Amino acid sequence: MEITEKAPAKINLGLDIIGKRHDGFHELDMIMASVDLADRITIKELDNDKIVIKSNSISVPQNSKNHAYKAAQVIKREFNIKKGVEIFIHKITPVAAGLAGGSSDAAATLRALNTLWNLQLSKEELAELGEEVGSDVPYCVYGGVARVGGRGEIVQPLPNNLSYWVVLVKPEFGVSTPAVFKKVKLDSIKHANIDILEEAVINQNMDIINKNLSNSLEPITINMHPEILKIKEVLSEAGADGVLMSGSGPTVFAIFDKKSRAERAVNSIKGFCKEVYLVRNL
Ligand SMILES: C[C@](O)(CO)[C@H](O)COP(=O)(O)OP(=O)(O)OC[C@H]1O[C@@H](n2ccc(N)nc2=O)[C@H](O)[C@@H]1O
Ligand SMILES: Nc1ncnc2c1ncn2[C@@H]1O[C@H](COP(=O)(O)OP(=O)(O)OP(=O)(O)O)[C@@H](O)[C@H]1O
Repeated sequence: MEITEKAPAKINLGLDIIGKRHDGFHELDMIMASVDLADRITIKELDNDKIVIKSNSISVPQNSKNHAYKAAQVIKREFNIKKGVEIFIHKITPVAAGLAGGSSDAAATLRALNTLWNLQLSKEELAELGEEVGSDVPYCVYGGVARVGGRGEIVQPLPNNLSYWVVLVKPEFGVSTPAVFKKVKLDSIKHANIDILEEAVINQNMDIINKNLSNSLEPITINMHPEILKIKEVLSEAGADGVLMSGSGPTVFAIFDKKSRAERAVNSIKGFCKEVYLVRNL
């Protein structure tokens, strides 16, 4: 049997840092949303007990460091499964981009193995297993729009009735998430208003969402890579309804109500950046 699962990328419509935890992670408060840019994970059972990672991309580790490998390892351990799997990752989402590509691959692997081995685990149970793999994995198990707290393990799905276009601009460099979090200074954080964003999601008010897009990690990553600010400026001038850096960066996303306006912005930004995607929210 062969199972294929989509692994969509996410953007952070809001990311606030509440404080530092005793485990070294940061306590966050976020609004996350899936977009229609997705890797495809295909899983085949093997006769032996091995986990084998294959990919069309040389940018992802094809060994035990892969988030999908770790997800399979957690499930095999927890349910004492002696069978092996080959996991093929058809990579579309850019790597180390702030779009949770690896975490979404892990979540898709959890969903696929739940089906393959007929484990009948709920989303809550899969999300709990995903915590061990990475902070973004529990949200990626759910996808859609959600308010996410803790280090990423508290996921509250929100109504998903919004409809908008997203231009994603990925600069040529990647960003290390730990390196960005290391530079957080708790006394000088620019806080995001997550309550307002949640209310606007519930009321389907895109104007309020666009006006309140905010990410406490953005000034830190911009300080490391000022090119991000330039990309934001070009997208704003091109008529975006809202512009923000996603996660720890460096990808910048711009929101548009109409496809034609988004297409015009894609043309404007192409001179600055080669890697540009026009997608919908999911
Ligand atoms: C920036 C976000 O993408 C927002 O959605 C996530 O918080 C990052 O999630 P992720 O890449 O899955 O993060 P992990 O692989 O769990 O952690 C990478 C590193 O980021 C830092 N980290 C991550 C999450 C968190 N709540 N606090 C942290 O301080 C830690 O230094 C950790 O060692
Ligand atoms: N399946 C995978 N896809 C992409 N990267 C992976 C994968 N597994 C492990 N990695 C490693 O994880 C690191 C981060 O990659 P990823 O694309 O998940 O970053 P990201 O989009 O910034 O994640 P986040 O938004 O969750 O911080 C990379 O350096 C890569 O080597």
